[in-house]
Amino acid sequence: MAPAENKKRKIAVLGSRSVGKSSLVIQFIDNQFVESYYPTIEATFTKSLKYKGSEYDCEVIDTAGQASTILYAYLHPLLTSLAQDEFSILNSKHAIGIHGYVLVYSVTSRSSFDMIRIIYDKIIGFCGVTDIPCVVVGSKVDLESSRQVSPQEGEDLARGLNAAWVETSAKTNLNVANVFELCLAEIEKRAPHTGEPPQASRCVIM
Ligand SMILES: Nc1nc2c(ncn2[C@@H]2O[C@H](COP(=O)(O)OP(=O)(O)OP(=O)(O)O)[C@@H](O)[C@H]2O)c(=O)[nH]1
Repeated sequence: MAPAENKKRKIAVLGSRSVGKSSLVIQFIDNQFVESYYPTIEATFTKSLKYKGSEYDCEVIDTAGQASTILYAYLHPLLTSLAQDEFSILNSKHAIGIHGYVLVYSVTSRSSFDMIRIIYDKIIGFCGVTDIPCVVVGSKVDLESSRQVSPQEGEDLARGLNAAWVETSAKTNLNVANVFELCLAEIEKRAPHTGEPPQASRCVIM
């Protein structure tokens, strides 16, 4: 008998510019931290992860955090034209069918924290859903002396969004793999108990 195929889950990482999205993803995929900063255009990576006894192939989409990264339904050309004035647009052929979202702010940046709710509301609104599998991540926790957002604020925000929450450091590799395990947990707890794959959004990252 042929071995069972791993389950495939697609995860998008979003957040403001320079909050450490790429660093988080690179630490997760390659176990390394790069100090220099190169703004991301967009990149997709795959890594297998074991969760509750099953192997998952996770496709992780690292997005660009220009003025703000947003998602919206690709079937809404009107929204596309509105959004073009306001946000940088990045098209992706990879980005259809996202199962879960990692929303990253830096604990050293109040404005990046405020952006989380805005991004979340855009996903909800544009995808026409009321709830999404989501992990809110407070990054750069090694920079404690520059902290602008308390753990309590992060936790409260995530609770309000029905999301998981964790603080990380890509630099010291604190809680990095945990982010993706939590995201799988959020995806799987919403999945139908019929053995069917969880529903993926019909959104495109723009
Ligand atoms: N001290 C510290 N610095 C970090 C950490 N994560 C990222 N950085 C630094 O923050 C800067 C931005 O990191 P990136 O990972 O490129 O940020 P990004 O969110 O992908 O940025 P965009 O591509 O513009 O959206 C880089 O100089 C990183 O080295 C962290 O955990 N701790």
